[in-house]
Amino acid sequence: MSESTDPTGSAGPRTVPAVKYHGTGNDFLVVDAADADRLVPDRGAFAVRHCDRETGVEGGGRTGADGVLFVEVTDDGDDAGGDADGVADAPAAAADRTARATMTLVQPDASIAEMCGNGARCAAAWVRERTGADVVDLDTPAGVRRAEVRGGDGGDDDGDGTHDEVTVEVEMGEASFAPEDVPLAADRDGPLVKESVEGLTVTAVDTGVPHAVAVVDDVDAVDLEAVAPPVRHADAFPEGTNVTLAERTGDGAFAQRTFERGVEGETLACGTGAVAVGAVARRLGVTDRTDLAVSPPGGTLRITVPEDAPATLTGPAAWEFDVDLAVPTTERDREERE
Ligand SMILES: N[C@H](CCC[C@H](N)C(=O)O)C(=O)O
Repeated sequence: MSESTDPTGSAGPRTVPAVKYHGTGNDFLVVDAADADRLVPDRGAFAVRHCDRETGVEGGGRTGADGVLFVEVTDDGDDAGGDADGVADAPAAAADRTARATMTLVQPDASIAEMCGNGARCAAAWVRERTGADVVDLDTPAGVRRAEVRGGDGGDDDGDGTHDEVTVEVEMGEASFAPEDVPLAADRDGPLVKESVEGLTVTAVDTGVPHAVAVVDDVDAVDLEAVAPPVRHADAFPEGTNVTLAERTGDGAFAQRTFERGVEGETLACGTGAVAVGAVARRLGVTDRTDLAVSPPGGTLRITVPEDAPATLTGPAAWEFDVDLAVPTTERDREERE
């Protein structure tokens, strides 16, 4: 990347390539973490700037984004190539390959979330486009999450400038109600189940990130932007919490709305929240099914919440556009360049 040629010494404009994706309306910028290591010294400032819903990245459906996913392929899953005997192996078929990548979500308020279900689908679609591998192990701060990408051609093979929407199933780990996992306040003994917190009756669960889930009669009758913030900041949740509403709409079907920590507002979908809906609905006896359709405002997600086994989340990941994004000049940035 060229250095600034500005004689005043201020940083010249630098850009970094990004790809905008969404999963049922939960939208993310994906940036190669290796590019970011070289070009984006302050990832928080970058997310704050480009996620803004009024002044952030433009193009596709909505201005801004629900976060930036920094993703780096650490293993493309293709062992073919320079063997010791100097004879290259035949390339492995895509379906037989498992790639590995790191994924870190930096949110619109610059915080880092340990896990993101819809983001994991978008990250896996991005990795598949680069490696051809249909199975992707994602290293997240919450642990390794395996994703399987189905459908699509893995790129813009028909040259029409768009990429096929794919379906991605993500292994989401086991939901936990344990106070130390959510986490709940240190002086708390047992799980928080069906208790009033700031006027909302919630059950607290960890699905990679914390969710306080309220099962209600009608998700649309709740003024979420008013009700959620006191719960999100309640003392019961020392690291804060996402606040999720669930309504049973049929046999094995739920409506969902989530107010997200880090976005500090409602999102069109939340994958960890969909799993939280299933885990809480089972715990409270609202359903005895382990496979559910959970519908946030942005679409429908399939989840499974089996007893004593990892949950899964299945839904679409849709490419929106490629874009080069300006790297904001921050104090830290300037110091590093001096
Ligand atoms: N939208 C994400 C969750 C982001 C989590 C984040 N908002 C937090 O816990 O701080 C999802 O699909 O799971």
